Amino acid sequence: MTVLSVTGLKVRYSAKGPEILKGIDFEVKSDDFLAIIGPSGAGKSTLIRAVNRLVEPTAGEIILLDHNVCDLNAKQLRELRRNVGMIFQEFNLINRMSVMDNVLSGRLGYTGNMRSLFRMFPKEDVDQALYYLDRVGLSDHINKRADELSGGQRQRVGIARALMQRPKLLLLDEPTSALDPKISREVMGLIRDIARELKVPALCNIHDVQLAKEFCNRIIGMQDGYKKFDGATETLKDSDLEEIYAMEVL
Ligand SMILES: Nc1ncnc2c1ncn2[C@@H]1O[C@H](COP(=O)(O)OP(=O)(O)OP(=O)(O)O)[C@@H](O)[C@H]1O
Repeated sequence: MTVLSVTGLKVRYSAKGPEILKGIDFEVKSDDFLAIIGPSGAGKSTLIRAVNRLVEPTAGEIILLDHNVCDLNAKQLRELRRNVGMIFQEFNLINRMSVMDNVLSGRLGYTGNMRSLFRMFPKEDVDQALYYLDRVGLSDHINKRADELSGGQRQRVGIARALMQRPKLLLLDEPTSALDPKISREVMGLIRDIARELKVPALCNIHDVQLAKEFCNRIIGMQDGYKKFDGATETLKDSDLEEIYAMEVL
């Protein structure tokens, strides 16, 4: 099943600025863990963010969960975004809040105004948060402040928070680039395993080709706003990588 279908996607950050995405087509299927690789400045992060219009496309069509994203009004877009869990490079946690509250904040888009004002969450949300915190290995840290955790632990909070949305798609923007290689592997493995368990597809911008090859079933290679490769991971050849990274000054 196709969860996301993107056609002819173009992005410019300003009317007179350069075109950053120059007509990108791709699809995400329900069992994909899809990596977007490419040199710095290729437009990987812009692509991830354009999917749910954190960055406004200038042309093209995005069909996400059967909705035409570019046609949605603000309210419809908010509703659609609830279905998309985002995990960021810099974790985006609230440092002074506890691990538990950071995870519960993933439900804020669903909780009524008064409830969210007083941070009152239904018992089922609390139970779910405890379940995901256990799943990501943080049961012993639920009452700590977020800023007391290591980078890897902080990203695990980010994962649990994204899962609280009961997402139908995960968008991961460089989820491991703030982490050392060993922790990066653990975090990628955890995301892959959970995505499989929950049957949630994931689209992941990642600059580390080795990690992409190790954990993702499909790879899109980008260069200078164009898609240069799109295929199963095992079909990515060294010559494809040379083409994708051709402009990189090493
Ligand atoms: N908010 C913005 N306003 C203007 N230009 C931007 C903005 N964000 C990104 N860009 C430009 O768009 C281009 C692509 O950036 P993007 O972050 O999408 O690339 P990337 O492939 O993710 O790179 P990296 O691996 O270095 O993060 C770059 O030239 C960047 O300077």
